[in-house]
Amino acid sequence: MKIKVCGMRETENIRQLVELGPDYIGFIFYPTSKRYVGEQIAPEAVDLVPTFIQKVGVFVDEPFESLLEQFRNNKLELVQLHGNELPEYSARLKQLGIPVIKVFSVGNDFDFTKTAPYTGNCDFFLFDTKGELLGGTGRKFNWELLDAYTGETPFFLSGGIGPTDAEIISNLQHPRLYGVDVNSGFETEPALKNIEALKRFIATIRQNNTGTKRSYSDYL
Ligand SMILES: O=C(O)c1ccccc1NCC(=O)[C@H](O)[C@H](O)COP(=O)(O)O
Repeated sequence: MKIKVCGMRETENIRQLVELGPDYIGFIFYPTSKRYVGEQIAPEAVDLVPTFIQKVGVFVDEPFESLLEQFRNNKLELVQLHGNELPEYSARLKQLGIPVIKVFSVGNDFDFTKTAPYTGNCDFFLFDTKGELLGGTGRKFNWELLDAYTGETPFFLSGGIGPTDAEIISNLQHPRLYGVDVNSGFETEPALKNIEALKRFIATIRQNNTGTKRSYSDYL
């Protein structure tokens, strides 16, 4: 089970998170977000992230050329499309060799066949809770709905995941469940994560997923 921690910004907090060895760190490039990292992640923070942790840029309906510029300037490795981007947008990124996570906002009436046009045009889906605005809601959707997802593309589970959810997530059974994405459930304030809570969460997930146990020191 891969772990993505999203909405990071502060250099010292990033340094502490890196020591926990998550698989992905997400940075929000959406100016109206409380977690907006700015056009440029602090260069000293970028340098702290080792190559085994992939940097994900989260964008919402960003003009294509602007996204490319920010992708390159920030040495990002993946792009997360969190808006109403069409499959063609995602396909253009793929053609440039940029891995893509496409987000779907899941409400009780979500039709999982909506994901089909994106198959082959992105690498991962991310199923998040549907809210009034685009972006994190801090709330879970009904995870039983995932039974209706029979596609091939692996997905991240997201939306309102918090410190007490590690056990239940470890026990989820879905052939395409690839990882979890956490954000506001671990924050002490927007863009600042509670490292101790994340440490316990990551340890529990990894203990329950034999073979993926890992710490930063393993790579030094
Ligand atoms: O978190 C934001 O502020 C945000 C704003 C606009 C687009 C995306 C945003 N977050 C992206 C994420 O991947 C979140 O982790 C995801 O939505 C879940 O958030 P939460 O419910 O707070 O765990």
